[in-house]
Amino acid sequence: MCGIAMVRLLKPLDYYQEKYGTWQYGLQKMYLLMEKQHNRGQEGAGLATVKLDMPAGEEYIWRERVEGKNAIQEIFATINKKMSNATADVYRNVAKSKEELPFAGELYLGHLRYSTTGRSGLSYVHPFLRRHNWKNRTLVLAGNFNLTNVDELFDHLTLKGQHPRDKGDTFLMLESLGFQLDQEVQKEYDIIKKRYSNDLVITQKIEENLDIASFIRKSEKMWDGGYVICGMLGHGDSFVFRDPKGIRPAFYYISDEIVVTASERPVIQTAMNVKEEDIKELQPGEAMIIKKDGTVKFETIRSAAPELAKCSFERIYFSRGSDIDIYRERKQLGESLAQPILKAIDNDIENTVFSFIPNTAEVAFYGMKDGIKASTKVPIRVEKVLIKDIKLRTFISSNNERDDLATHVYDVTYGSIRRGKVDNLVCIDDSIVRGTTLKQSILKILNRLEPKKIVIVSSSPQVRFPDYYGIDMARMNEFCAFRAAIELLKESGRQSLIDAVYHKSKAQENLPKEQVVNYVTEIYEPFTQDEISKKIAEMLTPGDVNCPVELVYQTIDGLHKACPNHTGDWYFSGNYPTPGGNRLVNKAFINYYEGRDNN
Ligand SMILES: O=P(O)(O)OC[C@H]1O[C@H](OP(=O)(O)OP(=O)(O)O)[C@H](O)[C@@H]1O
Ligand SMILES: NC(=O)CC[C@H](N)C(=O)O
Repeated sequence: MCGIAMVRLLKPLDYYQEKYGTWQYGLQKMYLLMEKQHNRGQEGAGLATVKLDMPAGEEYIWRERVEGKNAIQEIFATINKKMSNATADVYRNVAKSKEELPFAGELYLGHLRYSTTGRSGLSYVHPFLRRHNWKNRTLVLAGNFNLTNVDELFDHLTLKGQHPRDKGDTFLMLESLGFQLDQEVQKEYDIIKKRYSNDLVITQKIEENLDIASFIRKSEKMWDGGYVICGMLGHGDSFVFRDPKGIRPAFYYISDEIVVTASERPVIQTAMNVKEEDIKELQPGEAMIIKKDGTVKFETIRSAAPELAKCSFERIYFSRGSDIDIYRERKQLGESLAQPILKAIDNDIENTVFSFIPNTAEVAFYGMKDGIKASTKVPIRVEKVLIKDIKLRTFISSNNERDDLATHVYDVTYGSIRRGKVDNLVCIDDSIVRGTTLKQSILKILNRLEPKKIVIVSSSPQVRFPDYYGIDMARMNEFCAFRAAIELLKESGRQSLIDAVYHKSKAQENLPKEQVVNYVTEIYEPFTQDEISKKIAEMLTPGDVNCPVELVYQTIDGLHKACPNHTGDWYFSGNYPTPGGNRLVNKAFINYYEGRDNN
């Protein structure tokens, strides 16, 4: 679930100097677009610029990449430092600035990285760059994506005689697109050469005629996964395209002076100060192509799938809740849980305090409050019980650091409830995935307040399956819902069901991905959602917590009612949007069963 941001300035830099007082207009917008998508990835960030029409001998692509959670600041500090060395004379003169200063370009591509491949290191930070001595074969790439068939893609490229230097998915994506780009340029060259003899004219004609959609289409055929990929070519064409199921999100804004693309709508709204209706969603399977001359066109790369699978986790957690629709949806998620919550507290409103686990769950909390008020028609007690001290998303930080972080991230407001087991405490969270946050931190510190009962509400359903399309959660054993179902099966003497699922999974291990069935769903089938919730609560309650703990989860039906346009729910239902997901979950279960989950 990385964040992407792309800006194309449609006018010469002088225009922005005159109108906005600075030729750095595009760069400043990029800073905002990236900073406001900080939530989407803290492992690293990168920014690249293409300067149009630079004379031969001059650099035309600049790139800065930094690892770590302060990456955005560091990138812009470095750029500013380089700029500040310029003399006032250069700085005031747009032409000279473009000639001499880095990042004085018309095309910008930025990226916030959250690894889905588990690989870290600067070489994995986007944008990736494939240099070539022809500008039209030079490719800069960044994406919010995960492919489920990296092995297939790797084999495909190596069988063609290529030598990908890494199995990381962005490397393969770059090689895959780069290879087809070369072919496309060659095709144009062969046609144009018949009509022109001057090589400079031929190059210019290639760049004018280059069919971006065609080379994307040819490489895209090989990909199974969720993706939004942005690219810039050295001569100045750029593109962004989205997977045919619409799994990953992309939005754009076009005016007569700028084209802006980002992963989240309100980010563009704020950065550009425009209304939500001015921003459009890139359609599934569609590419937006911006030619060097500034013409913008849309082409279907692959027809949108009849059954879209736009990721519902974007709505619940990944994206910021400031989007007009997401805000409403999150509220609805909370509101719809009023009845099961009232049941969990035995309708004892008078002795219950309602609160939330910061930060993403805050909006669902407002909805929950409305729902409870509407049902009970009496005032309810609401307090800020939990505080998040470290502004970091534990859920998306890497596994190793995670446990330690989870322990120290939260704190409580003392006195927010009455001591001595008088009050129930209801706290809503957006999701419970591994359960680490609850077990290692939340439940222990809430217990310090001496509640009568703790009810933890999850505004999303039980996360039962690995994602594979946006986040790096590949091991079955990581999911507390899975551990609970396995425990229930074992306790009730149904180990044979686990064995049977293993044998069925094993039997289809080498089948083509299109034929693989997700048998892991059978692990959950014998139990109701409530039975699994009870088991999770039991397993996550630390021994020193001395009050009852209950978990209330959203249902899949409730999720679809709240987020009707984002029906992708594979992590809750096991209904993977592409065949690659079934193959990977099959493999994940085999790994679990064979004891390789902890490797
Ligand atoms: O069950 P777990 O595997 O521990 O993960 C789930 C927790 O992680 C997320 O919070 P995060 O720290 O990302 O913060 P945010 O809600 O503030 O973005 C989420 O909101 C849950 O609280
Ligand atoms: N979350 C993402 O979109 C990550 C992109 C890519 N799969 C990577 O690991 O770098």
